[in-house]
Amino acid sequence: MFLVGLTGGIASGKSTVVTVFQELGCAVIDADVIARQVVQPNEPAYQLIVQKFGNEILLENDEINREKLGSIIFSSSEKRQLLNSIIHPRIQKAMLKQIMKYFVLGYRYVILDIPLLFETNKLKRFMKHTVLVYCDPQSQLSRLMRRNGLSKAEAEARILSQLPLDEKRRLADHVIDNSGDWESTRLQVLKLHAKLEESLDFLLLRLAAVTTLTVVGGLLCFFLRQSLRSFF
Ligand SMILES: CC(C)(COP(=O)(O)OP(=O)(O)OC[C@H]1O[C@@H](n2cnc3c(N)ncnc32)[C@H](O)[C@@H]1O)[C@@H](O)C(=O)NCCC(=O)NCCS
Ligand SMILES: Nc1ncnc2c1ncn2[C@@H]1O[C@H](COP(=O)(O)OP(=O)(O)OP(=O)(O)O)[C@@H](O)[C@H]1O
Repeated sequence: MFLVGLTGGIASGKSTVVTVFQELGCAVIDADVIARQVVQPNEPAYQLIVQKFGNEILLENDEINREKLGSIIFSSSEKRQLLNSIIHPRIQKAMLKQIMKYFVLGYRYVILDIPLLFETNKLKRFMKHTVLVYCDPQSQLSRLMRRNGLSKAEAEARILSQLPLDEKRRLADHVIDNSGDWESTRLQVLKLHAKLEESLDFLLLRLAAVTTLTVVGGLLCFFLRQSLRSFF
């Protein structure tokens, strides 16, 4: 099994691409989904966040007000780093558990949807392939404003909190351009899936090599012992 790191910019179309991979039966782990789970009121990260950001970031039902927390962290890099330092280690731990699950289930590859894969730089080394979901800056801005109901300035602040997409483009092994329509994106995903399916699984090859060497070595020892016995 190997890992594929899928990333992009805010609202560049990661979830759209992931949906196609899921329709193809691929295993996907979504860091945004995990980030929501680890801040539920019964989780240790919840207490820490309330302690650091105050009760005013809570909704009436005591859950975290994501809109409010978002407006705080996207206008202050210090606050953003503080939140990241609480949530990211927990996301990584939960991801590792899910990777194990898919390994046991025998999946050929697992896609990790990690928006900040290139920014944090911690997980990149474990990826056999990295995929960037790109879209042109104008589409990214207008899609983000429309989806989240943000002003131009608010949307730009969120985009600027991440590495520019053109820079990420240089770091990625594969690029899916989601600037066009859904169908064009879907076709690119189908092509990439076929490529990944063909890609050699070095972990499996290494296991096969070790098994072969062990068996051949064992047989050699056995025959050597037999011939020494008959000789004496
Ligand atoms: C700030 C929060 C509460 C806003 O929640 P909201 O539901 O509005 O957005 P959602 O979680 O769906 O994230 C949307 C996108 O925002 C971007 N984003 C989220 N957090 C960050 C961050 N810390 N830095 C830069 N971009 C971020 C990503 O592109 C992500 O895909 C939430 O994003 C959060 O808890 N962020 C910190 C955890 C994190 O880093 N998540 C990204 C996964 S690595
Ligand atoms: N090819 C497309 N054409 C038109 N709209 C699109 C296209 N792809 C995605 N969108 C829209 O753009 C918005 C962002 O897409 P999506 O949610 O897939 O991005 P994302 O990268 O997962 O976002 P986030 O960073 O917030 O997790 C959504 O409202 C989606 O419906």
